[in-house]
Amino acid sequence: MLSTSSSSLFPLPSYNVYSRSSIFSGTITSNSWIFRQRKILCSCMTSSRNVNEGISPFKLSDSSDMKIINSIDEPEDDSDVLIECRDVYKSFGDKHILRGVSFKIRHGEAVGIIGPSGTGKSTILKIIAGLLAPDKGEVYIRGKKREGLISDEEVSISGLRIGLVFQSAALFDSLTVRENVGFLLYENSRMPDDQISELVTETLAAVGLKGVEERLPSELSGGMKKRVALARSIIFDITKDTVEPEVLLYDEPTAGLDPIASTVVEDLIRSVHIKGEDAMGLAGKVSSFIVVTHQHSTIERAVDRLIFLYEGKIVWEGLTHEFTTSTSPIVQQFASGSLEGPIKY
Ligand SMILES: Nc1ncnc2c1ncn2[C@@H]1O[C@H](COP(=O)(O)OP(=O)(O)OP(=O)(O)O)[C@@H](O)[C@H]1O
Repeated sequence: MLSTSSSSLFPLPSYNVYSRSSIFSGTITSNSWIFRQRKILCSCMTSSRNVNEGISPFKLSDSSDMKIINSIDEPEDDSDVLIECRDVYKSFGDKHILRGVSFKIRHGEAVGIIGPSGTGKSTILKIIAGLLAPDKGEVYIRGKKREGLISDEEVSISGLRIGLVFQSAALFDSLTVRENVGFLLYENSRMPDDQISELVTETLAAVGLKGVEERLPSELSGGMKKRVALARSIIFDITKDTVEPEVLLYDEPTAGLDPIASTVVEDLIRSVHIKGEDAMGLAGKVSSFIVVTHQHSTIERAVDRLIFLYEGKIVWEGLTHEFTTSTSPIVQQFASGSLEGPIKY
């Protein structure tokens, strides 16, 4: 179970640890599974630096067929870095999936990870989340190196809460939508049931779902399940008067959704970010987020900066608007979906 004590490194008298899970991968059939996964959740207090200041995004491989780039012109001040992957490697058997991936996620950032199928995008999210350990290389959470997988100790020391919304909605089959979305509030918060119920209804409305509270997951379409999972990842204990920043990792949140439902989800991802405004007109509480996506609309609408993974390495990084204008062959091929180019299938 997640520790509910405040961070000893960052004593925050008015900041309560929030033991809410947004990690749901695969089909969940028992509550013990979720309790194991809940270790991934933590609380954090972060600086309020504007990450766009000082960053000089760049076009990396515009002059060659496919140049592997491992350096970035970044600000010298790393005090706002929440997550850092440093030279991360991961293999599954003889499949070498990640081959030296390094990047930083700063407070306030909205980052997309793109790249061909099977190139390790979900794997890097799982490594960031602490569900998978890298074979080589390190993950730093607020400057502290993670040892092994996510642990209660990390939660209490780093004070950073990380949540994943996986490709599969992975709802509890036997619970209603209301119980799924409000699961951890019912379990851990001091909010009365009727207040949680009201909040669940509001959060569902924010993702475009009304009147589905009493349905079971089996009675929902795939897209509706995704939105329920998203609602579950963004519901907050509104009785707390302190901001509860966190990093959310979205693995293909709009895959399988129709274009309008995708827009709803993309806007929602923006709205719960600290630079956004939620459905109640309040500033969002998510400090930074990473979206793994194949959808152009999601790239354009939901993120500011892009990391392009190919064959286990970062081959291009830049601002979202640079993606469409890049002359990099690999970017152009990916953006156009052409069969001709450096990406081989
Ligand atoms: N637990 C695992 N055991 C064995 N192989 C794995 C495991 N997890 C991932 N892989 C393999 O690693 C590769 C990368 O998978 P990953 O899901 O990270 O790719 P991806 O870039 O997210 O792909 P997609 O865009 O299709 O979702 C794939 O070949 C996948 O089959």
